[in-house]
Amino acid sequence: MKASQQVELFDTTLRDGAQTAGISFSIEDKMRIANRLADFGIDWIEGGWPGASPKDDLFFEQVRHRQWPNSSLVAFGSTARPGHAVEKDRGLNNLAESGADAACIFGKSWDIHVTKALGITLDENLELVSGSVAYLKQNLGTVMFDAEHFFDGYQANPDYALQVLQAAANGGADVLVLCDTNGGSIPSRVFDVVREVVARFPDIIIGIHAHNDSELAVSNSVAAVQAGARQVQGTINGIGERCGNANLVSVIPILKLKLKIDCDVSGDELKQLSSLSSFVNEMANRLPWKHQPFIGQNAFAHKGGIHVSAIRKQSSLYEHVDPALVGNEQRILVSDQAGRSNILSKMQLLEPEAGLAADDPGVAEAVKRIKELESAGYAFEGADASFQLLLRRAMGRFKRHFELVRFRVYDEKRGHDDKPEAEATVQVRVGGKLKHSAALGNGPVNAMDKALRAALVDAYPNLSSMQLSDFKVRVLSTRQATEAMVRVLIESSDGHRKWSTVGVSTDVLEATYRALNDAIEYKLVIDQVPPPDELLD
Ligand SMILES: CC(=O)SCCNC(=O)CCNC(=O)[C@H](O)C(C)(C)COP(=O)(O)OP(=O)(O)OC[C@H]1O[C@@H](n2cnc3c(N)ncnc32)[C@H](O)[C@@H]1OP(=O)(O)O
Ligand SMILES: CC(=O)C(=O)O
Repeated sequence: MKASQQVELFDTTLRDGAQTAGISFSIEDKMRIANRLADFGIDWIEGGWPGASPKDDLFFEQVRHRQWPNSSLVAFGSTARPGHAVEKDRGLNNLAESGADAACIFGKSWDIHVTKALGITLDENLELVSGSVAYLKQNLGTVMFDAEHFFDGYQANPDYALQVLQAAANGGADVLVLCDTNGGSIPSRVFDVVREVVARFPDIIIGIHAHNDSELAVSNSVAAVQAGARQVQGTINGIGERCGNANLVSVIPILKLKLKIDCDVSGDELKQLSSLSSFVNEMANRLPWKHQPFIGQNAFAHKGGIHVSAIRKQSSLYEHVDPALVGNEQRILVSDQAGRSNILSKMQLLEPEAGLAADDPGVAEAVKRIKELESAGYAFEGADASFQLLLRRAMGRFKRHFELVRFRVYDEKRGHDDKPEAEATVQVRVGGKLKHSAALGNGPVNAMDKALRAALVDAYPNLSSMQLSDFKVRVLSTRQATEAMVRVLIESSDGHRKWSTVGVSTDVLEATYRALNDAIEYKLVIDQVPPPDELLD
């Protein structure tokens, strides 16, 4: 630990995180995550348990070539197997030979675990702990001791739990890590126990390793630091055995931004927090948690009109930290919870040149229209392009580029194994001229999309670059059971931009048409294609 540093960060994403149900990192994933953690400024990176699996052995082999100026590699393992002389214990020797900069071994500190799980006497366990730490200290250098189940052990038999820490200290442990292995402790208790341990071992770094079974792992870690702990163990996104570990993505900004505790992550590195979290989610093949504190997509998303009105005056009125400090950003949502402030903020973001004022009658009209449409099943949160068109309509700044005369869609399937075929015909009027087209598609939506754009492409050649890139249908429950509403969300692209539109109807094809209509109108608006004179909306 550097002299100026108050708390060191120990990441166990690659060890305890790899114990998460449903997560299996490849060696390449582990290498990439380890390098990302080192770039981020994590002090200790626990890579796995050498000797426990061929994957971890290969990882430790490959990571020998690391170039991490500010991070150290830790090999995890246990105290020696009972009955083995420590120097002959394969597990300890695997750690000593792993090429890691430090070892972190767990040992029993709850008396019942000693007698039941290990089947040895309490004194034999003390010898196992001190002997194992001392052997690694001689053969590797830095040794941390994870006192497994420390808080439960301290509750059951405080004298013995402390004797175990003393045995590790006698063996030369550099860090004594108090583990809330079952995740059942609460912050006030953690604070009190850590304070007592810190007072008893003033010359050794005390660490905390908290599990999240009571949804308190972050709080317990913070309480431990407030009581004097100087190492926090955790994982990126809180992955880990059962309900996971303390989430470093929350712990780090709490330490830095709220407690103003120095840890080896700079302000610039902290701005990478959101991207680090996404990266680990990608490697773990997990969907991001949109509401994740600090870095989630919704962590600084404001929906209520009252909130948006206030943050327009000062962001901190509804934001506990500046989102930019953790690499996140403020979002303003538009929905039936919106007021004029939401509309203004969103419009200023999307069309800064529009120069709207709060008292513009178009803004009040847009709020009214949004509330009506959202109660009819529309959702504008994920459909910025439809939202922009709605605003333009409300403010009398929209002219249609085309008018639908009719569409017809057939879907035919002949026999169980036959591939269905869809055909759409579309008639539109553009500037007084009728245009007619037909198209086949791999489904009715595809056929309608192709036919509509084919009918318009002569008048508007820029539509040829446009494609439908995503299509989602959601059935909405309505009060009239016989009349299920359908919401269609479409994402379109023209190679360098993407935009989303929404349509709602009791008929899926009509809802699709509405979303497609907005998608095409939006493309013509952003390309600044003038509409024909005689079509006004
Ligand atoms: C709290 C934690 O998260 S600890 C880390 C948990 N992580 C893992 O277990 C993941 C990796 N583990 C593994 O790959 C395997 O369990 C191995 C390779 C380590 C061991 O595998 P095996 O030899 O087949 O043993 P198995 O897993 O069945 O049982 C664990 C053994 O370790 C013993 N053990 C448990 N804790 C300790 C300890 N602190 N010190 C020494 N031995 C211990 C157990 O008593 C048991 O021994 P026994 O079979 O004689 O009763
Ligand atoms: C060591 C560890 O992972 C625990 O006690 O939870």
